Amino acid sequence: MIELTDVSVSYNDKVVLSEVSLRLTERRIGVIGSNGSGKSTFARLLNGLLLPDHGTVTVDGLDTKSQAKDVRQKVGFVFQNPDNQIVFPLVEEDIAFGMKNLGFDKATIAAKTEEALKRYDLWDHRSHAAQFLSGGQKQLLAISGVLVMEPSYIVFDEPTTLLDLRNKLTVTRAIRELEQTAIVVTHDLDLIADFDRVIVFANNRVMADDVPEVAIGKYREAMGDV
Ligand SMILES: Nc1ncnc2c1ncn2[C@@H]1O[C@H](COP(=O)(O)OP(=O)(O)OP(=O)(O)O)[C@@H](O)[C@H]1O
Repeated sequence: MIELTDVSVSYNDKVVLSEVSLRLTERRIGVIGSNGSGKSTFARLLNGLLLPDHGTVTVDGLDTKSQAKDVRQKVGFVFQNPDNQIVFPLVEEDIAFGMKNLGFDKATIAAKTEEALKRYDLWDHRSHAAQFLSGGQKQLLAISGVLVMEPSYIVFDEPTTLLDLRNKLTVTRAIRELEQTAIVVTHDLDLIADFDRVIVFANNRVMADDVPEVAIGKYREAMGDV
């Protein structure tokens, strides 16, 4: 379980999250809210990319402040723009990178690379340049690169924003089929419509936290979409 207790974050004295306490136990959790409401900030807290100014964030009891390395292994993070995540020129090199860092042996890296690339129809592209993949394929490669490290939780920051409808559907399906707990920050209300829980951020706080139908309804109402 990921747990936030009285978490506050400010950037240069500007409060972005104020006294947020949440226990994330469901398998599919959507996070929505207006621009600048603190969603990405919240996401970055979950794997210790960002540390709270006040309060604590724990992952299966591990504190993101004092046990950052263990937390990073438990919580994978998929960035909005896969270009920020893809670091090696070739597809198969890129996917192997995280596993090498974790000290996986060669045979395991090869087996897991093959499995992940086949899962997302990227196997035929394994020796191609990652930069020439389509936007959706890049996003799937970024997801694969996180999945092979076997995190227990995966945080997605706006995973479908840059995608056309076909790729959006592919990534939506990929997230739906994950065995791991997924926490998805998004403006794409279709993506989270069948999730277990949706958290809505507004004015530095959680404005609603409910099943999708109710939480999305409150969000629409707050945005004047009634
Ligand atoms: N590194 C930073 N330094 C200063 N201010 C920041 C920084 N990162 C975010 N902010 C500010 O904090 C607020 C919350 O940003 P955040 O990215 O968490 O919002 P968001 O809900 O993800 O927004 P969006 O939907 O537009 O992506 C914004 O006002 C933003 O300008």
